[in-house]
Amino acid sequence: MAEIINHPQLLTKARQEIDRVVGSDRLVQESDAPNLPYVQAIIKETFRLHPIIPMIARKSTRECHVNGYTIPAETLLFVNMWSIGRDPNHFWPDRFVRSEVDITGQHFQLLPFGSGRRSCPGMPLALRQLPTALAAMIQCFDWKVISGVDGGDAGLVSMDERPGLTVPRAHDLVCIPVARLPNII
Ligand code: HEM
Repeated sequence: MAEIINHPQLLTKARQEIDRVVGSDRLVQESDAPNLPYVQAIIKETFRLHPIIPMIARKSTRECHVNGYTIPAETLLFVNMWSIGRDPNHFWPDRFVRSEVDITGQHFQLLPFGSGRRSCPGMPLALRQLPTALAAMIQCFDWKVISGVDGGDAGLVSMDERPGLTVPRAHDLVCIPVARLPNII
């Protein structure tokens, strides 16, 4: 939400998609998700730049060799997903619109739910819920920024992060939802 509030042209593009697929007489629902590729691309781009869990941890059970490095047995390893997702570091969901990159753990450049047998068991639930929740917020409301409340510049919300297990925002996202579809809310 914060990224698309700061990039109104992306919000407009997602809203045009939702208005085209869903219309303005009913609320977006789970079954609409496969028909909302741009909303899905926003979610992927958010996972890339703002992974909820920034580091994936593993322990080597035996010595192994990767790219000329020797990793001894019993070594705690951290895969820094936050850092991998920072190049390039500008928010541009279109990069995922026709991309084959998937987020279920097969493509190692984007692992928001980890990978392998210890990957996130909540992934199917999250991937069902997220597109509908995000699309409903875009479909039903305009989002008005209150300048200066969260440390952001005029008209923008701050994107500062603070350290933590889940990369929390440094400032709460504070904005005013303005209803835009009186027929359904
Ligand atoms: C957007 C939502 C979510 C994201 C991005 C996320 C991400 C992750 C990541 C990166 C891991 C570590 C995976 C690994 O080490 O390979 C993980 C583990 C886990 N997640 Fe999630 N998660 C999400 C939602 C959920 C939900 C909704 C649930 C439960 C209903 C859940 C339950 C768990 C559990 C139990 C583990 C530990 C699995 C294990 O160690 O075997 N997660 N999650």
